[in-house]
Amino acid sequence: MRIDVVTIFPGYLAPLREALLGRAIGSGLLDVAVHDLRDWTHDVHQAVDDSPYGGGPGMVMRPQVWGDALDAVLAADERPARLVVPTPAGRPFTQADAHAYAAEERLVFACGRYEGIDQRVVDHYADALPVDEISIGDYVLVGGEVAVLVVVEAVARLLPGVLGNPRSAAEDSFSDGLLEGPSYTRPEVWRDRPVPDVLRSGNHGAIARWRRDRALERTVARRPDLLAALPPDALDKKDRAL
Ligand SMILES: COc1cc(COC(=O)c2cn[nH]c2)cc(-c2cccnc2)c1
Repeated sequence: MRIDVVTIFPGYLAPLREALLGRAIGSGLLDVAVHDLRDWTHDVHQAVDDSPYGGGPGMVMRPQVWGDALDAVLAADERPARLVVPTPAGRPFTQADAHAYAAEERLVFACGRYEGIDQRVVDHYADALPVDEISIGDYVLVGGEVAVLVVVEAVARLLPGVLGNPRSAAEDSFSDGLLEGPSYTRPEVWRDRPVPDVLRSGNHGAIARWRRDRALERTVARRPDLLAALPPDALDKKDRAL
């Protein structure tokens, strides 16, 4: 998979080259190119923003600069691409989106700053390729770069060969629509707190039941919205008895 990121702060994307993702890039599983939006400005001030039509606070990113940058980046590789624009006004990014993106040949991320990017940029490219305006959460960041780090990590860990243990991606939180329950490791007792006996019983049926019950309890307590979104047959009689 090829990933391109266009940003006025390329340095913000340096963490992509660390650790797990760094190894994925090194092993050729992932190809990441970061581009400085200012490379496509032509004025001495390298202006990427301007005042908003209709007035209002802040600045808006100029369409010409984004158009020149995205035309050049898209033309650099013939693989079909999906353009992803992180924004507070986007559709919520979910684990299902991470799986869908992991199947893409190429992702191009546009990092907005200021109050955002002139809407005509998204409208223009949506005529030529899939364009997703996505949100990683209901809060406002200063720029899209941090959101790109989040999305790229969520996607890259799903790529075959990136995670040491592929099973863990399959048993992710959300993989069965529920939150993951609690996990424990040695020592058996830590600051007078023991590991739940069932986990040391060797009774795999009881352990699976206990884990499912804890996942259901946690989902009910923290994310009732996920329960409501489950398909009707997702919960069996024992689940409902909980
Ligand atoms: C592309 O347009 C953007 C992008 C961003 C950065 O992304 C996020 O903040 C985000 C992404 N998921 N959740 C939050 C921020 C603004 C923005 C800033 C100030 C006022 N209004 C809008 C605009």
